[in-house]
Amino acid sequence: MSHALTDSASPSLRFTKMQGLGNDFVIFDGVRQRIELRPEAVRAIADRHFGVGCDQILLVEAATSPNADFRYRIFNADGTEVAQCGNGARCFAVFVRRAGLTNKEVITVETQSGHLMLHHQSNGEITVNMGIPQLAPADVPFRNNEEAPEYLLSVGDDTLRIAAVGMGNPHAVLRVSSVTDAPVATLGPRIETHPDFPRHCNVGFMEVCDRSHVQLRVWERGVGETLACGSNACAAIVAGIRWDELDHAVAVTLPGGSLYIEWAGPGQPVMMTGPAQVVFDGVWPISAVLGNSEGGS
Ligand SMILES: N[C@H](CCC[C@H](N)C(=O)O)C(=O)O
Repeated sequence: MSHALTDSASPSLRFTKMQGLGNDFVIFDGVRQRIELRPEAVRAIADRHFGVGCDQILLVEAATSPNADFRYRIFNADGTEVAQCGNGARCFAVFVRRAGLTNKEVITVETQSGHLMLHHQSNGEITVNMGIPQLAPADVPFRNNEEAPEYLLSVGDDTLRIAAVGMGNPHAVLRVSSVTDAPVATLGPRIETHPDFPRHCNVGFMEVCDRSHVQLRVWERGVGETLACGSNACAAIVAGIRWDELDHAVAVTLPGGSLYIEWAGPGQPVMMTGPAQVVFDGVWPISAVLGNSEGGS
């Protein structure tokens, strides 16, 4: 019988809790432990009352392609597997070196959306090459016939001006006059599940302070509002540059702290730099996930 969370050798699994600007993760070493994560296990571990608590679970695995060092899988708290996580990529880079899985300064990692390159900086921060943003609606994916820097989205009685940008995962970005007053909890879920985003989306509310500084709050797909979202920060800067409201290097202030994002324009990768911290190491008893009725092998 295949379990929700399995390891052939042990009734428990080691993990590390990490965070990038308060976007928090449970990271499992799937290189030394054989782990299969099913949605119910993800939800149980991510639960902030009955589990460890996190926004996403990250699973580190051996690479499947010759030109990568590792594979990296990402699961939202609701159990869905997704293709990109910017803050998680920085935590991943710290995790694999701390776990002794590599000592490389530059790490190439496979994700469902392609390869990321992670660079350890001398100040302890990590720079991630987040890849080339997807701007064609079909690649986001977003339902629209033409590509444009801005689209009109009908939400109830409102018509919103948004950008739709893919970073390996889908993002909507709206301008707001003040992030403090932004309708994150009300508009966020309605845009996240809007039919024009067939795979749903992450929703950024961006206040442009000047051409090199924005403030941003994010309603994340599959999670809700988080203290930071690295891939949405990248999408927001791409949107702001395409609106000709931002320069090519921008500081993004999120509730959990700041990222530095650079983008030289269409066809170029987005570069994101920021911190990643270890919170604690732990052990998860597999039976806790399966419940007594299913527990044990
Ligand atoms: N909620 C996102 C995945 C995590 C992204 C975020 N934590 C980041 O730092 O990029 C999605 O469903 O596409």
